Amino acid sequence: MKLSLRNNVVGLSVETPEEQAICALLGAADGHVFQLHAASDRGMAFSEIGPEDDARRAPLNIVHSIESRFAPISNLAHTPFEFGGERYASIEGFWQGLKQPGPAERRTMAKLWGAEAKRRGGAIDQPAEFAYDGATIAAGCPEHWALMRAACEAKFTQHDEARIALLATGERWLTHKVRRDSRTIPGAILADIWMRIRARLREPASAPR
Ligand SMILES: Nc1nc(O)c(N)c(N[C@@H]2O[C@H](COP(=O)(O)O)[C@@H](O)[C@H]2O)n1
Repeated sequence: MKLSLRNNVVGLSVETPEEQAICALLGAADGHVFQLHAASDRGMAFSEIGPEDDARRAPLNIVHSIESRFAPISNLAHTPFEFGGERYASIEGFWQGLKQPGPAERRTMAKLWGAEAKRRGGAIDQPAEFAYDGATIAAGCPEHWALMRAACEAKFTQHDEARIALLATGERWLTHKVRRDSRTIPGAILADIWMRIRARLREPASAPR
């Protein structure tokens, strides 16, 4: 193995078939970040930290159009779950349904996901307050956000793909920056909900159902 150092780049070039085999194995870690351990002038070791975005904890903006492995985290994703005795096709179907006055209209919204759920809900004026489970809740207040949090907890507990996608974000800072931030649930609140759920899902006691 030949070792070189030029312009802060450590270069290694293989010389034996064994080294070539190791080099081929390392191909799987192309683009990953490694930590250098150089305790002596006789040799060194590199330990793998992980893919660059994970290692740098690059922020991840969770929106419907995100790369497919993270897409189930989005509120718009089709991630059926049950909450409060009702079935919902997506978080968006739940959230937009809260704008509706009656159970029948909420049931209709509950079946929707994706852009349609967002569009149909966007066409409804947000009432200043609404009824849910016998309580009157002011729109955009912490009680309204608590409903979002509880529904998201139900989704990530029940929907395997969504939970796996959320856990796959590792330690990355999540954001929810869209063209026009919601007046009832700011993106920062939503991102905080996801990160808190992620932390809880990592706790050993919260095994999936
Ligand atoms: N443009 C856009 N892309 C996404 O991927 C989104 N998730 C959203 N926003 C969602 O809309 C809900 C808030 O809607 P209201 O302001 O209450 O009408 C919330 O679920 C956001 O995630 N927008």
